Amino acid sequence: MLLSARAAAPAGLRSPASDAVLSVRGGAFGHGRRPVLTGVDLTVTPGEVVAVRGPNGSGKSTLVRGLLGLCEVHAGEVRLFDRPRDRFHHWHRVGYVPQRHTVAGGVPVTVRELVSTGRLNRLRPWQRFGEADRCAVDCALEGTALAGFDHRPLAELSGGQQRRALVARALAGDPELLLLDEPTAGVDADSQRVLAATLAGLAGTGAAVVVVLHELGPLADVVTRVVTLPAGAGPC
Ligand SMILES: Nc1ncnc2c1ncn2[C@@H]1O[C@H](COP(=O)(O)OP(=O)(O)OP(=O)(O)O)[C@@H](O)[C@H]1O
Repeated sequence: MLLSARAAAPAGLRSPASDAVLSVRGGAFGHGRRPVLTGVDLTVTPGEVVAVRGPNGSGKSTLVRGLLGLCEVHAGEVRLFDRPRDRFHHWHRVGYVPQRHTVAGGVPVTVRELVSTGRLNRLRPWQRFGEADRCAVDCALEGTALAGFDHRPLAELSGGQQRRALVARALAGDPELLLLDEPTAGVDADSQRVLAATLAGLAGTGAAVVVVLHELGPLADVVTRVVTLPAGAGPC
C-alpha cells in the first residue's frame, strides 16, 4: 500500500525535507513478522497539525507507533528532527499519548503529580523542579480543561478526565513534536474545544502535531492536513 500523505499538503506548508520534524520514506510497519502498513511516505513540518484517519484496524496506531519505533519497522527510514530515529536521542523534544493507557488504581498519584512527570525529560540531572516547570504544568492543566483538578487523586477521575490528564502530561514537556493517538476518545465537546485551542497554540509556536482521530470534531479548524488510511490495510 502506498500512503502518499505528502501529496495532500497545502502548498504553503511545504518545505524542504531538511526542515522536517518527522519524515519517513518507504516505511513498512507491523507487529512481529506481520507488516500492517507498507509504502509509507510522510513528511511533517513545523507548525503542521496532521490528522490520521481511517477505519478500525486500518493501522493508525501502528503508524504512530512505528514512527516512534514502538512496533516492528520492516522497511524504510524514519527521521526525527533530521536524524535517523535509531540515532535520535533528544526524546525530550517529543511527546506521545498512546491510545491505550491504564492508570493503575493502586498508585496514589494526584493529577498534578502525573502531569509533572511530563517535565522530567526537560530537567537536567539533579536540577530542581522550578517555577518554569510549575508554570508549564499549570498551562498543560489549563490546556486540557483540568485546572482545578490538580490535587485530585488521578484514580478518582473519570475515564475522559484521565485521558485529558495524559494529554496534559505530554503537553507539560513542551514538545516540539507531539503524537496523540485518539486524544478525544471519551472526551466531552467542551473539553475537545479547549484541547483544539491548545493544539492550535502549540502549532503556532512551530511545534508539529500528528493526531489520530476518528472524527475531526472541534479539531477540524486546527488540522492542516488529513492523512486517510484505507480500510483493510491489514497484513501485506
Ligand atoms: N500488538 C499487536 N500485535 C499483533 N497485531 C496487532 C497488534 N496491534 C495491532 N495489531 C493489528 O494491526 C492492525 C492495525 O491495528 P491498529 O491498532 O494500528 O489499527 P487502528 O487503525 O489504530 O484501529 P482503531 O481505529 O480500532 O484504533 C489490526 O489488524 C490489528 O489486529
